[in-house]
Amino acid sequence: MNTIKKIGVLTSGGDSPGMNAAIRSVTRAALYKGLEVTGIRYGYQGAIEADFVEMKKLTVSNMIQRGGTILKSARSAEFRTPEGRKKAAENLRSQGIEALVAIGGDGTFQGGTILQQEHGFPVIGIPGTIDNDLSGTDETIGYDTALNTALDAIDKIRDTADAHERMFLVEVMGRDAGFLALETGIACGAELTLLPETLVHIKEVKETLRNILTNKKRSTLVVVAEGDESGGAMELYSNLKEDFSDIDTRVCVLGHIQRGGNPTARDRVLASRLGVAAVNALLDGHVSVMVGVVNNNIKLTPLKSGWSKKKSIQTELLDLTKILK
Ligand SMILES: Nc1ncnc2c1ncn2[C@@H]1O[C@H](COP(=O)(O)OP(=O)(O)O)[C@@H](O)[C@H]1O
Ligand SMILES: O=P(O)(O)OC[C@H]1O[C@](O)(COP(=O)(O)O)[C@@H](O)[C@@H]1O
Ligand SMILES: [Mg+2]
Repeated sequence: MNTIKKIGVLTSGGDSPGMNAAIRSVTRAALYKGLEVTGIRYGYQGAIEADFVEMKKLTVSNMIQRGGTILKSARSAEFRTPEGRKKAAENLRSQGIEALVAIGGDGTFQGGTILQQEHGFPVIGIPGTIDNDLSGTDETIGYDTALNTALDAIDKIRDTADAHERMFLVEVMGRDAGFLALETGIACGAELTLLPETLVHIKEVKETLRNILTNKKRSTLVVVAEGDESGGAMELYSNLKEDFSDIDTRVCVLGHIQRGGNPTARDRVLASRLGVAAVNALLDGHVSVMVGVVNNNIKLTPLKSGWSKKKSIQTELLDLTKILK
């Protein structure tokens, strides 16, 4: 029988649409089970600075549909130090918080793993990042919304690209991960999709594009991940402009619009499921796991595997980009 009476919940790293739905789910599931809930503002930095807020049923009302995070988020440099983590653990304990639910990405889970190892503090991770780069879950909260936001923007770009018969280089987010770029590329029918996970030499990029242009497509869309080895859309443009001076080319960096907006139904349902699963995992005595959905079933994975085992890009999806271009 687990004796936890109070839990903490925080959002950390890059925010993602659906984080609010996850906070709501964690809060309501914990209250339902008779636990108290404290919100920690600004991610791990809030634990270091004891920035706490009591969470009640109504604290989380009218927010399942909102992007961003009511608890705010941060990238905390201090939490990367042993002194910062000690301060955080002391503050959490003096507030009566006995376990933490951390909603975030690979960095957040890395920090949570270390906090658990150094201070014996139970940490359950809920995957929330538009990057979808965590193993142990088919999708992370926010990924579906970001994908649809990027797609909506690119469909509009295609209209004007087609009208002027131009080439567009469109950059989507993903410093280290190309999941968003890959599925955006497939869904918008991009002629070329470039990801950090696949090395494509600039010579090959040029040959592919020349081939497409010679076949007289009316418009050309290149989707490039922010972290692709080409350096992203601007740098790619610099490398192409001399050889492609005959083609009217424009660059569009989608940027942070992909991080905001109302979460899709799929992200709201995912967040709702994972919040409840996280509270159940804590009550079942787990101390360092991530909750995920795999093949439509809740799955618990050691927190460490979530960030240390690199999630791989499906080759079947990569093949689509080549066959369907
Ligand atoms: N190696 C680490 N040790 C301790 N804390 C870390 C570590 N990596 C990340 N963190 C903490 O987690 C926060 C969020 O990580 P970050 O990589 O910025 O975002 P995300 O969780 O979305 O991947 C960091 O700002 C830092 O406070
Ligand atoms: O908002 P920032 O700090 O510029 O970070 C941008 C990065 O955050 C992300 O949007 C999300 O990444 P994380 O979930 O790892 O924080 C990346 O796609 C992007 O590279
Ligand atoms: Mg990350």
